[in-house]
Parts: sequence; C-alpha cells; structure tokens
Amino acid sequence: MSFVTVSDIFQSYGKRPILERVNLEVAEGEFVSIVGASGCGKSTFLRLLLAQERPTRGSISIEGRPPAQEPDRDRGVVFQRYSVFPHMTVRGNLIAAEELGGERAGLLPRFFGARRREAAKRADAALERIGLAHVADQYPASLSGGMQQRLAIAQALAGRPRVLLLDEPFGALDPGTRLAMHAFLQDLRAETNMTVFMVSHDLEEAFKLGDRVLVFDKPRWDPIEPEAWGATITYDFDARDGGIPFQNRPFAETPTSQAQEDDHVPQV
Ligand SMILES: Nc1ncnc2c1ncn2[C@@H]1O[C@H](COP(=O)(O)OP(=O)(O)OP(=O)(O)O)[C@@H](O)[C@H]1O
Repeated sequence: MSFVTVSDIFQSYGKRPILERVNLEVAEGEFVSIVGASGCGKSTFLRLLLAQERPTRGSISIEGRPPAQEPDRDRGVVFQRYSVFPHMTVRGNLIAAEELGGERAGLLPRFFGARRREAAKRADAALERIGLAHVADQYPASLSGGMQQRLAIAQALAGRPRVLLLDEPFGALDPGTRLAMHAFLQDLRAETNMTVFMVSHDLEEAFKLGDRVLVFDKPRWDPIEPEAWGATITYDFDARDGGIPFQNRPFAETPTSQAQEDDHVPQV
C-alpha cells in the first residue's frame, strides 16, 4: 500500500517550469534515492514533500493526508548545510532531538530524571558510533564542518522520524566517515522502518543505500529554450540486491533506442 503518494505534480517558479507530471507511490519503509542533473529540481521535490512549498498543480499525501505545513516531527530532514542547535552541546543536541520525537508520541516535551539519563546514554552510544564521543560536551561551533554534518545526521535520526528527507547529507564527509555514516543510517533504518528520500550526486551511494533509485530529468528538451520544460521521473530503478546495472536498463534494448539514450544521458 502506498504510504507517500505524489499525484501529477507540476511546480513552476514564475513562468519557469521546474517539475512536471511527477507521479510516485512509495511504500512505508522504502528507501528512495534521487539522482539527476544539477538544477533539475531534486531539492524542490524534497521541499514539496516537506510542505515548505505548495505545488503549482497536483497533490502529495503522506498516509492519506497532505503533509503538515507546520514543522512536524514525523518528518526529519538533513540538508546540505548542517543545521544543529548552536547553543546546545553535542550531546544536548541529540537529547533535544529525541525529546522532540517524544513530543510527537504524546510524551512530555522535556525529559527529566531517569528518562533524561536514558536519553543521554542513547546519545552517547550514537556519538560513539559516529566518532564524536570525545566532543560530547563541546558546542557545535568548535567542530569541523564534517563533524557538524555527522551530528546533524545523528540528530535527525535520533528523533526517529517516520519520513526522513536527506539532501546530499554525506557530500561534505571524507570517504571513511561516509562509509561509517552509511552503516549508521542502515542500522537505524532497520530498527525503525523509516521511509527515506535521499538526494545524492553519487550513483554508487544511491544504489547502495536505496531500494529504488529515481532519476529526475527533462523528457522534453528545447535546445533554443532549455528552460521551456520541467523535469520528471524518467527512470525508477529497483535497487534491491545491488540494483540493475545501467547497461541492462529496459529502455536500451535496441541499437536505435540505445543511440537515443546515449544522446541524452542524465548528468548526475
Ligand atoms: N524559490 C525559488 N525561486 C525561483 N527559482 C528557484 C527557487 N528554488 C529553486 N529555484 C530554481 O529551480 C531550479 C531547481 O532547483 P533545485 O535546487 O530544486 O535543483 P537540484 O536538482 O536540487 O539542484 P542541485 O543538484 O544543484 O542541488 C534551479 O534552477 C533553481 O535556481
């Protein structure tokens, strides 16, 4: 059954179409990677899922309802730039995220006593896993960019959101840290059955983490007026069990269609 349903979305800024005819059904717990050329509207699509913007046409529903416009703990988000609370320590950031997640479940918004100690223990375990245990009592400003981004990812995950939106979350991390964060995300996902949408410029990462890989691209292209048309989902790859290798994609069966494909390979 579809958990997130996107029906015939069009999004324009002024007269300029960015997205057109986007249709998608995602089951609860699926991990959807999104790739596509720079500027084709991937972040715009995430903002629509977050209800930060309303589509020009079409509708989105999450569990049968439009996504709430107010910030909503059902949807966690990590953008390219880190977004942690600067006035809280590293550990405090993770506890606060859990508190906000608890609020969603109808618990008291602040943790005290045993509940706070438990949350602190979980925060310390998470910090250990992402290599930030030694800076637990420091403030984010004293961390490097990559460390802040790790904290932002751990913070989004600590809230145990039902839908997690990730916009190139690992872009700023070095290769080793990136692998550690992949493992952390995969473990938590297995524990929580989160539904994840992740924009990435790294195809290997998209196929490794995703159950599906969506390619956003412009199906219609006017060389004289390149901005005349919007992008849509041109491929929806099944990426389970390592995914389908590109050379086996169903649209590339005949030499003619292969040649056409080669003319218009999405730039990721
Ligand atoms: N609020 C806005 N008003 C006008 N134009 C916008 C607005 N937000 C985005 N755009 C334009 O819409 C296009 C799509 O932007 P978007 O950030 O969604 O692309 P993207 O695929 O995520 O790009 P990238 O991979 O480079 O991050 C861009 O050309 C951008 O300049």
